[in-house]
Amino acid sequence: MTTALSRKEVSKHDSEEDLWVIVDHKVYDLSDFVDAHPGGSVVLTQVAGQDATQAFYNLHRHEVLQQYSKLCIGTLEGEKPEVIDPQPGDLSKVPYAEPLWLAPQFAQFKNQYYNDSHRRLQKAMRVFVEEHIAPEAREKEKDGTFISQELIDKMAKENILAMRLGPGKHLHGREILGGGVVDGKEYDYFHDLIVSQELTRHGQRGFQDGNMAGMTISLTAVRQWLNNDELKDKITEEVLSGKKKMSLAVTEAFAGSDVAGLRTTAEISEDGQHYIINGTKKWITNGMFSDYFVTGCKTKKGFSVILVPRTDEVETKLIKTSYSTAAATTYIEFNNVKVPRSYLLGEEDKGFIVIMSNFNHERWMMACMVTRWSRTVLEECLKWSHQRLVFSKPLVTQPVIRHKLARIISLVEANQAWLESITHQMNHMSYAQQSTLLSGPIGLLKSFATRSAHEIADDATNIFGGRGLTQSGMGRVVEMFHRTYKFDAILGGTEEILMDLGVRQAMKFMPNAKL
Ligand code: HEM
Repeated sequence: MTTALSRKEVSKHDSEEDLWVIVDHKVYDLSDFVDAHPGGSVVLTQVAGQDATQAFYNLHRHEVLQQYSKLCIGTLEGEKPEVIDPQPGDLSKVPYAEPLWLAPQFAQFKNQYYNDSHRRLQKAMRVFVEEHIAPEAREKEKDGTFISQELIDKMAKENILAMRLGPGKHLHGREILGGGVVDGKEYDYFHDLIVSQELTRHGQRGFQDGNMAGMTISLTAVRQWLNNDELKDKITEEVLSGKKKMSLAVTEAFAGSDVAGLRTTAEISEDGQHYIINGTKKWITNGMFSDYFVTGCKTKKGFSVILVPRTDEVETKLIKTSYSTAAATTYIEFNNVKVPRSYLLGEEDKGFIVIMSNFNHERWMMACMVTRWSRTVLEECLKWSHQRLVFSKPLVTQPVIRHKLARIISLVEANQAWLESITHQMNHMSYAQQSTLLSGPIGLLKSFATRSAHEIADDATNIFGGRGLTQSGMGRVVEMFHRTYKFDAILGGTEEILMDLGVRQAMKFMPNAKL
C-alpha cells in the first residue's frame, strides 16, 4: 500500500533541504539524495515541489527509477503511473522490439516455426538472463574481469551450457531449466536460436563473448570429430558441467581466415605417439581461462586440428581490444607442447573440413545474436525518438527520423526472416548436408546481418546525438553497439571472406545455363 499524496502537499517541499519531485505520478523525496545526484543539485532545486516527469525522461533511462525506488515515498492521490515498469521476463510491447512470433500483438496467431516448447524456453531463458546473467554482465563489462565460476555453475546446472552446442545426443536425458520446459530429444535449431538471442539481451558485448563463447565454437568440433568416443564423452562432461573451459585456437597474427598461412606446427614425436606443438595464436576468445584449446596446426602434408590440453608449456597473455577484457581475448604461445595423437580431430592433414564445417554453427549463432542485438538497438531508437522532445515536439515527428527508423526496422526484420528460413532448413538436414549446402547461405546471412549492423549503428548514433557517444546513461546501449558491432563483422570470418564464400559455393552448383 503506497501513501497517497496531493500535488498541493508536494509543492510545499520546494527547497534544497526539503526537496520532493513528481515523476510519472509518483513522489520522490530527494532531500538526502540531492548532494549525491550525478547531475548536481542545481537542476533538482529548479524543479523542487514540481512535476518533473518530462525533464526526468529527457535525461534518464527508466531503470534509474528502479534503482532508486527507495526514494519513492508515495503516489499522487487518484492517479496511476503510466510508464511501463518492465519486470524480469516481460515481453516488450514496443512495436518491433520482439521478433514477430513473440510480439504480444501477434501472440494469438499461429506461427509456422515455433511451438509451445519454444515459447516456454524463451520465457525461462529471459528470466534467467535478467536475474542471473545481466547483473554480472554489467559488472564484468566495466571492471574487465572474467565470468565467475558461480555463474558458470548455475548455467551448467540448468543445462544452458549444453543447449549452446545446438541439438544433439548431448542433450538427451538432461533436465533443462528445472524441467518441463523442453525435452532434450525435441530440442531443435529454433530452440537453439532462442537461447542465442536471449543471451544477448543484456547488451554487454565483451561479456557476451566472455560468457563461454569459446566453448560454444570448439566443443562442437570435439563432439563431431574426436575419434575416441570415451575421451570425447569424458571431455564433453568436464566442459558441460562447467569444471573445464575450452576455446578455439585457429587465428594467428600470421594468418586469420587464410588457414593455409598458419605457422603453428605439430610434429610427430620420436616415440611416434605424440604431437609436439610449437607456435602462436592471437585473438583467442576465453583463452585466458581455458583448459583445452582446439588448435589449428600445420602437419606434414597439410593442416590438422588437435585438441591441446593446457600444460606449463602453454602461455596465455591478455589482449586489450575495443570491448571489455571480460571476453578474455588471448595471445597464446605453444612451446614444445606434447599431446597424445588420439587428441587429433578428424584425419591428419585433413583439418580443413573440420574447421569449415564447424564454422557453420558458429556463424549461424553469430547471425542470431547480432540480429537480436540490432533489434534491441531498434527498441532503444523507437523509445528515444518517442520520448525525446526537440523544439517542444517528440523527435519522431521529424520525417528524417522516421525514415531512419524505417530503414532500421526493415533491416532487422529482413535478417530475422532470412535467419528463420535457414534455421528451418537446418532442422531438416544432417550435419554433412549442412556443411555441403548451407555454408554459403550462412556466410551470406552473417555478412548481411553485420553489414546491417553497420548501418543500424550509424543511424542509431545519429538519432541519439551526443548521448550515443556516452558510455553511461541514455545512450549506453547504442554507444556499446556502435563501438563493438565490428566484432561480429570480423570474428568467425570477415564479411569479405564470407561474401566471397557464398558466391563461390553457389558457383559450385551452377548449371550450364545460358541467357
Ligand atoms: C528520482 C529522481 C532522480 C534520480 C534518482 C536521478 C538520478 C540520476 C542518475 C543516477 C544520474 C546519472 C546518469 C544516469 O545513470 O542516467 C543522473 C543524471 C542527471 N540528472 Fe538526475 N535523477 C533524478 C531526477 C532528476 C531531475 C528531476 C532532473 C532535472 C530536472 C535531473 C537532472 C539530471 C541531469 C542533468 C543529469 C546528467 C545527465 C547527463 O549527464 O546526460 N535528475 N540523475
